[in-house]
Amino acid sequence: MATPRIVFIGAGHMAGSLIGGMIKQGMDSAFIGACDHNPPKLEQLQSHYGIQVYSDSLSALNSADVIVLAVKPQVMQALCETLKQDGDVSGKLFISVAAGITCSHLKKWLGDVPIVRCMPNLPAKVGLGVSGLYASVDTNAELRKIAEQTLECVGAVIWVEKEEGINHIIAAAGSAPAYFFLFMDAIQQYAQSLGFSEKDARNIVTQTALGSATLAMSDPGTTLAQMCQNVAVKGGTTAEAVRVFNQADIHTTVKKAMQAAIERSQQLEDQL
Ligand SMILES: NC(=O)C1=CN([C@@H]2O[C@H](COP(=O)(O)OP(=O)(O)OC[C@H]3O[C@@H](n4cnc5c(N)ncnc54)[C@H](O)[C@@H]3O)[C@@H](O)[C@H]2O)C=CC1
Ligand SMILES: O=C(O)[C@@H]1CCC=N1
Repeated sequence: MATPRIVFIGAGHMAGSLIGGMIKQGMDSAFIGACDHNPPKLEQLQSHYGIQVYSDSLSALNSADVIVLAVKPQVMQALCETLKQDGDVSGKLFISVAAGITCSHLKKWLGDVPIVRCMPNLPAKVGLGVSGLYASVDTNAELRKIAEQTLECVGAVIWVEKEEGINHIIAAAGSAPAYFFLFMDAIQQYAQSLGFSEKDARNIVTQTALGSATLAMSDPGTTLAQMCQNVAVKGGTTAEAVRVFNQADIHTTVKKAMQAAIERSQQLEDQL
C-alpha cells in the first residue's frame, strides 16, 4: 500500500495525543484526518495541525485506508453499526483504541474486516507513548506493519500474543500516566504547603519525575529497586521516607489498583 491515509473517528484526548505525536514526528498532515461531533475540537485540531476534519463519520470512513476508532467504549457499538450499515467498510484496516471492546465485538458490529486493537497512552502526544497491539487472526502482515509503524511514530510498541494482554497493557501503561500524575500531584501539594510557589512546586516535581525516568532508562542493567536503594542510603533521610511508604505497603496498593483496572476492562467486555 502507498502511504496510507489515516482518519480518527472520535477526536478527544487520546486521538488528539496520537495526532499531535504523529505531526511532531514529521508525519505529513495531508495523510491524517479526524472526525468528531464536537466542532470546537475539530477546529482546534485543524488549526493546530492542518489536518482534514469531518463532522460525519461516513465522510471520514470514505476518506481513509486506516480508520482509528477513538470513541468511548459505551458509544462504539452505535458508531460501528452506522459505519457498517451506511458506509463501505471493505478494504479498510480498523484500529480500535477502546478499552473493553474485543475483536469479536468489533467484528460483530463491523463485519469481517481486519482489526488491530491498540492500547496507547497519553504521553504519545510528546512522542513518549507506549502502545500494546493485538491483531485479529485475519489481519495480514502488511496491515500489522501499518498499525505498528503508525503507533511507533508516537513511542514504543509492544505486541501481545493473547487478546487479554491488552487488558494487562491498560493496567501497566494505558491507565498508568494517571498513577504518576496522582503521585506527582501529592508531592506538589505538600511542597506548596511547605511554602514553595505553585510554579516552583510543579517544576520541582515534574523535573524530578523526568530526571528519574531518564536515569532509569539510561541504565537498564540496574533494577528499579536498586535505584531506589541508591537514593535511600542507610541512616539517611530518604530511607525514612521509603520506610513510611513501605509501612503503607505501596507494592500491594499498586497491585490492587492495577487489578482493579484489569477487572474494569473485563467488566466493560462482559457488559456487551
Ligand atoms: N484517555 C486515555 O488516556 C486513553 C483512552 N483510551 C481509549 O480512547 C478512547 C477515547 O477516550 P478519550 O479520548 O479519553 O475520550 P474523549 O471523551 O476525550 O474523546 C472521545 C471523543 O469521541 C467523540 N465522539 C463520540 N461519539 C462519536 C461519533 N459517533 N462520531 C465521532 N465522534 C464521536 C466525542 O465527541 C469525543 O470528542 C476510549 O475508548 C478509551 O478507552 C485508550 C488509552 C488511553
Ligand atoms: O480509563 C480508561 O478507560 C482509558 C483506557 C486507558 C486509559 N484511559
